[in-house]
Amino acid sequence: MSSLDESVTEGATGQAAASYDGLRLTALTKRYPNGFTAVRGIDLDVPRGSFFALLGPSGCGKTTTLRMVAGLESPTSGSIELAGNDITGAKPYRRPVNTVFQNYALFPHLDIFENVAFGMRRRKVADVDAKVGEMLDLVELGPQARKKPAQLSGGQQQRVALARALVNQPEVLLLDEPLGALDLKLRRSMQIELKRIQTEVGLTFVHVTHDQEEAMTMADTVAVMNAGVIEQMGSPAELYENPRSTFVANFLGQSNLIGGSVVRRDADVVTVDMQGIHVSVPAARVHTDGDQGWVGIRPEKVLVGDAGAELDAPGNTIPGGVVSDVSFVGVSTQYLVRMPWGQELTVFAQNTGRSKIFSVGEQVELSWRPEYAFLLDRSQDVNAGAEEGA
Ligand SMILES: Nc1ncnc2c1ncn2[C@@H]1O[C@H](COP(=O)(O)OP(=O)(O)OP(=O)(O)O)[C@@H](O)[C@H]1O
Repeated sequence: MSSLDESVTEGATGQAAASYDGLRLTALTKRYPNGFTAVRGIDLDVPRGSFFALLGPSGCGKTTTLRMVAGLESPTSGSIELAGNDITGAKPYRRPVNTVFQNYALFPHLDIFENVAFGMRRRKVADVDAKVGEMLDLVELGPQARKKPAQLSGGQQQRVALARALVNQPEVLLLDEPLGALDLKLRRSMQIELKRIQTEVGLTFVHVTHDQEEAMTMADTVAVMNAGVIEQMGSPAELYENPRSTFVANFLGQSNLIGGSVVRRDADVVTVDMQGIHVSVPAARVHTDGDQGWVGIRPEKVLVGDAGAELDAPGNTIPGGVVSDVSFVGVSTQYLVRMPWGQELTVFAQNTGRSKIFSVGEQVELSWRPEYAFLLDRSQDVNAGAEEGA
């Protein structure tokens, strides 16, 4: 805790009053000397003890944000507060923050045990051996303690880096694409492992990634970042089910976005004329005040049936489709269906073995429950985030 106290003196104001016990970024901005603004006034509250993911495409400003929190980059304006202390101007080593990078940077000549002990030995901390032993048990590397880094797999080396960071008991652990160098299978198992470790130690983890599946698997809260701003923040389910922008709708999973105009607004439902068909959207999922919008529906929420089948009344029924592509991908069949207005919609049908599989050229109708639809601002780019998220 002493490092935290020092950081208060270091920080300009140290406003401990009305404090927030997590990590708080206020109007945080970074403009690089070449004039490029990488982070544009972001406000972010990361609850203490949460597993928080900062998710966005390459170049959106995630690493810059993380480096400002770590003290490796100084903000152009705005503030960083941690557990009630202003650390905006604190030196990196005075912040109760540790970072795990993609390249774990272990000391090759030291064994695993000494790699984890290194910082504590230098600071002459008491009980180093017990603390290191405890950490190696946590990351399940106790039996490997006397091996050199080169004798371990990539995933094991990453766990050593994690143990080395956690042994300092930081207030916040920053993870910058820590699994980026691992192959897919190892990544998946490390994601589950990291989540277990975070639950066990109960520290705040801030994980930076461009991989939406990784963010959604691990984090309890995800902030989606795009071009230096936070587009939306929430639980993975909230972001997925109720995206507020075309970028989030396309970057997290896939969405069908269909142009329409609002014809009626009731207290809890909005009616939209979508290419001549009236569809309902719950008011809580309407994210535009304008008359024009994009009706959004996720591909797995759309049912496909024979023309005239009245699939799921009183759903939103969209007749007149023609199957233009069929891909069998094991768990589901993925259709492209060309609609009368020329647009192709994507439909994912679970392979339950109980529903008909359609062929290219067949006439179909589509249907979805109104509660699954959302409505976005028509002025937004309908393809925003689609390339990066794919
Ligand atoms: N020192 C610098 N000077 C000028 N521009 C920079 C500097 N560092 C980064 N940038 C630019 O700022 C933007 C954000 O970079 P940042 O590394 O924060 O993005 P990121 O979201 O972490 O991306 P990635 O996942 O590729 O690391 C990029 O366009 C990058 O080119």
